[in-house]
Amino acid sequence: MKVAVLGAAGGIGQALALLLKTQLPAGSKLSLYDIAPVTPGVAVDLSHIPTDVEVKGFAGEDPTAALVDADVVLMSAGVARKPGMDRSDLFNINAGIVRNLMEKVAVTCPKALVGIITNPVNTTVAIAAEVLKNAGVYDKNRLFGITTLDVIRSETFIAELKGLNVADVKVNVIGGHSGVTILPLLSQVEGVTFSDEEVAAMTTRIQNAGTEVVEAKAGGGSATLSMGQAACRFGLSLVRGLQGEANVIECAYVDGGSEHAEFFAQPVLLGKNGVEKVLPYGEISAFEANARDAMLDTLKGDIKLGVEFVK
Ligand SMILES: NC(=O)C1=CN([C@@H]2O[C@H](COP(=O)(O)OP(=O)(O)OC[C@H]3O[C@@H](n4cnc5c(N)ncnc54)[C@H](O)[C@@H]3O)[C@@H](O)[C@H]2O)C=CC1
Ligand SMILES: O=C([O-])CC(=O)C(=O)O
Repeated sequence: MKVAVLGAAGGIGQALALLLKTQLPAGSKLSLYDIAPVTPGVAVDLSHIPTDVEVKGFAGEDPTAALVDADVVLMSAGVARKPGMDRSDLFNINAGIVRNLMEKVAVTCPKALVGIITNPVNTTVAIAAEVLKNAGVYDKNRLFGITTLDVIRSETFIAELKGLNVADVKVNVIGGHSGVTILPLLSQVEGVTFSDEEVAAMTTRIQNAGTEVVEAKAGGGSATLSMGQAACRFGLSLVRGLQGEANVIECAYVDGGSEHAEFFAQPVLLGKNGVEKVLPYGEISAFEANARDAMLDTLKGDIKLGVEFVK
């Protein structure tokens, strides 16, 4: 199994690479790429950790060498938010970065499962899809926007509020990955009930959690360590699916035939070809149904921006 990380010298990339070096199955290969010249050094550094995962690092303008034979590509290349910015403010720079990298993915490893971390995810995933379509290699089951950070935040905050063991908390987060498009399905969390006030406050906290980190870092970037963990969880789930493990389920932002939008985050069953099955997100409350319907114009606008960028 070969996993490539694009943007590997960045805050997320380095955390993710460390976690993958220590958690990928024995015999795996980890391929690190970034335009930053330090990247081969990051790989040398990691290579001193005694696990059976071979690490190689590549820097420069061309990611091709890192992508050869990749089974999974995790992309965090791009710029991150500073206080006062919205994720959509990253579009101008990150759209071109994602398009250019996806053009290389389309040529070099068109069968790889690709997980996009680079913001704004609602839009960059649409860009990635258009690039793959233009190259004639688009398979909707192999492209994912990684929304796992919204899931792990929800698990953490709910466990804290309700005094639960966080390992027991499972929550679906549907929609997209910015502001009102992030919708945690609190009504489905087993073994707890929330008052209306708690639902409103918890939903807002989860939707604004990225901004919470951006403000706390005070100009030093956005979530990197928690995102490294989230991307590692998601990447390992992709690998487990590829290896034929049963019942590997994650929420992700996919082109899954949703009635709501062309791309929509919901639970998916992962398998040897990526998405094995898009799963229904189940019964939701009236509050959640309203919030879902209210997000759709924003989400569809974000997607359209990506499609039009490539066209
Ligand atoms: N999906 C999600 O839940 C989350 C997404 N993000 C997003 O992830 C992205 C990365 O964030 P950080 O790692 O904190 O940023 P960072 O600035 O620490 O790292 C980004 C890396 O990308 C590299 N890079 C830039 N252009 C490149 C190119 N053309 N090819 C290869 N590498 C390139 C830079 O050299 C840098 O090392 C941002 O867009 C951020 O908004 C951040 C947190 C959560
Ligand atoms: O908020 C940001 O800019 C980074 C991000 O996507 C998150 O932390 O969820």
